[in-house]
Amino acid sequence: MSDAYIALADGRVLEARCRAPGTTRGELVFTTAYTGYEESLTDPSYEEQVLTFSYTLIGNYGVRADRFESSRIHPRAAIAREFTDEMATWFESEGVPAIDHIETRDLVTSIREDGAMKCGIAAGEDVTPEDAKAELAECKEMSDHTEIGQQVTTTETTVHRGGGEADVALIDCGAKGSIIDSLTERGADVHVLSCQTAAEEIRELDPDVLFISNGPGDPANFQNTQSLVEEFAGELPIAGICLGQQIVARAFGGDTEKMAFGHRGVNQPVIDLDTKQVVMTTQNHGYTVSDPGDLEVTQRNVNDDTAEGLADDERGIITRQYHPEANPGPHDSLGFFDDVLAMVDTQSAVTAD
Ligand SMILES: NC(=O)CC[C@H](N)C(=O)O
Repeated sequence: MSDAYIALADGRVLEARCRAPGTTRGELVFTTAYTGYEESLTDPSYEEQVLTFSYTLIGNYGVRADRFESSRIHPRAAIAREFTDEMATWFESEGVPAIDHIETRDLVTSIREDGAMKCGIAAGEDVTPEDAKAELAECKEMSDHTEIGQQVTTTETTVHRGGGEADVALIDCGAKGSIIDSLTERGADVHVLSCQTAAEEIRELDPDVLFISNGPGDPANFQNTQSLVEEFAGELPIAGICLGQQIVARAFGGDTEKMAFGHRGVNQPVIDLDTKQVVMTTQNHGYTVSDPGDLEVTQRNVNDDTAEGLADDERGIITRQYHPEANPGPHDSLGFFDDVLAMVDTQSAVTAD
């Protein structure tokens, strides 16, 4: 008898080994990243998902809190061919089920062929395949998690001081900590606000930039944040990362759609259509901008041509689908944050004229 099971939407129930007990459910996705497991597991964008690592051994360089992107693990559960004991202890301390000793190559192939799928997990003493199936039966479609933003956003406004060279209003839809760090390291003060913030609150703050963060789930479920972009378009420079790009595109009359299995990894090649330079990027998304609306597509994914960067120079809009904050890396695209803060200088120059 096994002490862990995963029930898949394709009807199969697979056996595994329990590394941290519990029963749970979520959208089964995979990442090909061979490093950065701490960053991935603490990335709020994985809320309501079950994360499979295609790399075989996870935990080989330990667990260190200074590499975390937020205060907790966000995927509902994690799967690897082998988790180290230190990883098992971490999962258990956070009450997040984890399973290993499973053929992850098979799981990843299924996701590639059938797309990200619902799953149910049961791990621990005395669990049965039926427990995993019962979890699967309760699993919702990602787009039905309509309150997902509220699950991960900040409950109070916090300020991170970087030297006062610019005030960035960061709308926290599930922001990675290294987005804040990337801005404060460049001299900006970052005001982290709830994704439910009212436009008046932003007016009172009088920021130099409106920045929409990454985050989990379907961008269509972030109506309040989208309305902030609509409200401040043309008035303030606006930047966005990942979910932020998707929300900004929707606010400018564009649209988003769900991808089959998404992009999750640390070696996604992106070409800048103007300079023709290709950079390697970290990615974690299951939706993509299918229509950029009034914005220009400035960068594309080399593998599948999806929109990786959007802009409108006139109105001061710049977004990325990938993660320029580069945690765990590569560092090729950190210049994005300089470009965002340069919009502040340009705008002050225009105002001074
Ligand atoms: N990392 C993100 O911001 C992810 C955006 C969105 N939830 C998606 O899956 O596409």
